[in-house]
Amino acid sequence: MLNTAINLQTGFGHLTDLPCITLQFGEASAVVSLYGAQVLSYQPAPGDDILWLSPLAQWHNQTPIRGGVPVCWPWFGPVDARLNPKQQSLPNHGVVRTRLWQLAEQHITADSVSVTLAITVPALPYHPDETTLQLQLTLSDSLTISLVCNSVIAQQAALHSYFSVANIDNTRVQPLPLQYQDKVSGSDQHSSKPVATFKAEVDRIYAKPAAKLQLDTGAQQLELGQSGQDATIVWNPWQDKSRNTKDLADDSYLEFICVETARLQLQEAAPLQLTQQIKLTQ
Ligand SMILES: O=P(O)(O)OC[C@H]1O[C@H](O)[C@H](O)[C@@H](O)[C@@H]1O
Repeated sequence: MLNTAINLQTGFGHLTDLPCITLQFGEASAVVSLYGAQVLSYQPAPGDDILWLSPLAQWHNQTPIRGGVPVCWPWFGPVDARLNPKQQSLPNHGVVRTRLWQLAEQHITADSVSVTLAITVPALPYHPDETTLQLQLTLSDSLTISLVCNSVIAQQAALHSYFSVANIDNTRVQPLPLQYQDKVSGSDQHSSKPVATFKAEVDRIYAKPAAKLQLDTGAQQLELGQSGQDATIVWNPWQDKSRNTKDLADDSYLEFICVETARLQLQEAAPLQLTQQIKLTQ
């Protein structure tokens, strides 16, 4: 018999009062915080975590948790003017990273353990009606994270995963499109190889990325499946930004990269189904 379980748990790591849910499927485990519906841990087997959580992460006073898989919604990065008709001062990456979500469903089957977290947002700056958003988490021989919103509204979203890396010098993500929007220089760039490596600050938006990416962490090989996306963002803050970011330690940039599955288009009001699947292959 496989050991399977879903449990409520108070606290994860140094965030000792954070309400969380733990999932167990055989050797594999995952932890998701109700604050932000943020996955904080994924261990295919007991040992090293696939996901990275900052040692300085906090969650009180409307602070988004630095690490795991933040949910960015309904905008990515600074709010787009189309979503902010009253030109308010609004937080980076939307409004659900700093709210409490509810456990809506849980299932244990022979093949997987899954939970659905949900949140109803009473109104958005550009949309007066309430909107419900769900995060579906399925643990099996991989971890699948899906963000679902059935409302036909303009919405951006990202699953902003922070992956632990063993050696940043040997870390690579591929295959990526050759063209990308470089947020560091503020220009469009062209690479000769379909690979991202990390020797300085990296903050890139790749449009129309492949449905499967390989992440080599210097010690492990991960396969990242994505669907519903029109962009992948690859981010590492490097040394200066690590030093200057309150909830990163000086050397945090050596320990993680973000590979984010996103939908950024705002041309068309449409429902959302955005998925990232994380699988350890070696
Ligand atoms: O500090 P945060 O609001 O969590 O954003 C962290 C990072 O998220 C994304 O990767 C963006 O592309 C970066 O420009 C941003 O710095």
